[in-house]
Amino acid sequence: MSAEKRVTQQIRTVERLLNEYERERNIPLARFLTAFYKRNRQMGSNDRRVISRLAYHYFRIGTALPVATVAERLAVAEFLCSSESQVVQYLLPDLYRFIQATSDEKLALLEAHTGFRLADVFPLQGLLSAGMDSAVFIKSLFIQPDLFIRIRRGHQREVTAALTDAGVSYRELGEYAVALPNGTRLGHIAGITGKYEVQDYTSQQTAKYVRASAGESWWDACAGAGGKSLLLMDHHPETALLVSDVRGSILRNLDERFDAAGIKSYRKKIIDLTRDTTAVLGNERFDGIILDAPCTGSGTWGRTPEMISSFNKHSIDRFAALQTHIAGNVVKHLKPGKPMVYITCSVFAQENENIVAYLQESHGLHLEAMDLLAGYPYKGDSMFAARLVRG
Ligand SMILES: C[S@@+](CC[C@H](N)C(=O)[O-])C[C@H]1O[C@@H](n2cnc3c(N)ncnc32)[C@H](O)[C@@H]1O
Repeated sequence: MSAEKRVTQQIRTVERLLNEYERERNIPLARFLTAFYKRNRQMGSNDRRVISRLAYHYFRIGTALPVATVAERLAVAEFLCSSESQVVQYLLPDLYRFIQATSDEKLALLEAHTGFRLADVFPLQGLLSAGMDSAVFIKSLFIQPDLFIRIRRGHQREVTAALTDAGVSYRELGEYAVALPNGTRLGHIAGITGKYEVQDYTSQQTAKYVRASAGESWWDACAGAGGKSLLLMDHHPETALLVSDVRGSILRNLDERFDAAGIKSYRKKIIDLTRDTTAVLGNERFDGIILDAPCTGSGTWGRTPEMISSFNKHSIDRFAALQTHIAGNVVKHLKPGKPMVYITCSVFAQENENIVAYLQESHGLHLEAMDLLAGYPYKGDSMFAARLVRG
């Protein structure tokens, strides 16, 4: 088959895939693709790899080029997000020779020669948190983030040596943080199970807002699968920890991860933080609370670019209302003079600074530190973290 014919066929497949995905838009693209390939077993692994890349790139340009065909959008997206592409070679032949140019050069060419405009990719830029440059944020969406691990204390040498032996290319970002190419199959590397956690680099940086002292009692109120609790226990193993979440199933994942990390002593409860928490906790008060709140997840859209175009302002309002409700309920379980660490993986001020302002104004908390932890310098996710102390 000629290369041109193969490109035409790939575009047809993406068109069909997008039509089917339109009907199942509530599931993540990654899950949809797994099911799509199960239904299309004739596709070989090379076809699957190309089709997945095209589908992800299609979504990376968000709401730009709204009236363009799938083929036109794919050509622009491939030009922006790839350093080699047959789609660009056949559909944008005049621009193809610039495919290895810098991202800014490619953007300038597209804006001069096509209807593509950077500002159209994501229209709600005015709502970003302070410190998040909107152009830089949008450009970060064109790049597939890396995979990050946090090596558990005392295992740095063993784990990096095993990565080297396995021929994995990695970057060390600090004493414990390592970046790996996305898709690295860590489960296949012998001898490292239980010695590392998969955790984004910015998520690892939230440790500096926690600062617990030996013997203190802490509550991880939205513990999920335990990412922040594992971080806390690695730095402060003497902490008396309560973990809770509204979902019992996710806490079972937490149990497994705690077990693998050798953490045996902790309390666990299912708590819906939108209800009266005293029904479960009575008047118990903690020396510290981590509130890693449910949020839009907009800081992780580099991994889930399908969210960019399906997103609307209503979603921010809904999460901000939930976060206000939850934060107000949680704070009464904090001892005076003690910290609450508020975390989101959102880039929107309404979910970040506005919730901090609510805790200050309505609950008298004193703000010690507040930062937007931008992930794009490291090819990672962005997060927000604040440390507030109860008066
Ligand atoms: C950002 S995730 C937590 C991630 C986790 N801390 C970690 O580091 O792996 C937010 C969590 O809030 C939980 N959640 C959502 N609504 C809740 C509610 N009403 N009450 C308690 N937890 C809730 C979700 O189940 C989810 O696990």
